[in-house]
Amino acid sequence: MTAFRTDLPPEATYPERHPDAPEPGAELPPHYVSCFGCGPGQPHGLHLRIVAGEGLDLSATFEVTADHQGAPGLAHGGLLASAMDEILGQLGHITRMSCVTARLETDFRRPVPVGSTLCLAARVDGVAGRKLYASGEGHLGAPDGPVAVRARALFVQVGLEHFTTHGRPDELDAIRRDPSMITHIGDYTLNP
Ligand SMILES: CCCCCCCC/C=C\CCCCCCCC(=O)SCCNC(=O)CCNC(=O)[C@H](O)C(C)(C)COP(=O)(O)OP(=O)(O)OC[C@H]1O[C@@H](n2cnc3c(N)ncnc32)[C@H](O)[C@@H]1OP(=O)(O)O
Repeated sequence: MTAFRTDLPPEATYPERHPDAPEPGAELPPHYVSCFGCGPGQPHGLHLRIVAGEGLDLSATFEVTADHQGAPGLAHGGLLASAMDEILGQLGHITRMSCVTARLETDFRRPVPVGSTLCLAARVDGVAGRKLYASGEGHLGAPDGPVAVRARALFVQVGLEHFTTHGRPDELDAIRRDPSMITHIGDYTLNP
């Protein structure tokens, strides 16, 4: 059988829920006001509202609208992958690791009609140094509804310089003028 590059390596550990993680049941603040996945100030975005679970897990609902179509009346697969990327990436809130996606694998199991609600669930599977392994699903209509999309991902923890080095100056300057545009989801202290 093929070994996926998101398979947990033997040295991976299952971390503790970080003491500064959002309380179970709390809605996570958007990590950036203009984020396509969660930003309230992003008119073209998914506007995901993500809620912390009891452990190393998150949930969210995604309302699929006519703006999200690929085929007539059906959600675009890339949009669904974006929704999974967002909720999986926000698991850094629970471990307090500021991460970016290195690899995202997505299985599309059922078509997702416009007008449906996709109930997203995501969890940390393990951490190895800077690498955070995660998986999740999107259920049609209800948290125990049929699985329409399934994803596994590898995130890599990065320091603040990842964003300050690579981000466009206009947006970075706007954040410096108004730091409330972002919520730091980790402390940028890199694990060995
Ligand atoms: C005043 C301003 C303040 C600003 C503050 C901003 C706050 C924002 C806070 C939080 C943001 C959260 C955002 C969530 C949004 C949703 C998530 C996204 O969509 S993120 C966007 C898409 N992703 C990228 O753009 C990554 C692009 N890629 C990279 O930048 C690099 O490739 C990176 C960082 C992923 C790795 O680069 P390396 O140089 O740091 O490290 P190396 O050594 O290459 O990799 C580390 C380990 O990971 C493995 N690895 C890397 N890529 C892999 C892959 N594709 N598959 C498997 N393994 C991989 C490597 O083999 C290595 O493993 P071994 O340590 O040797 O065991």
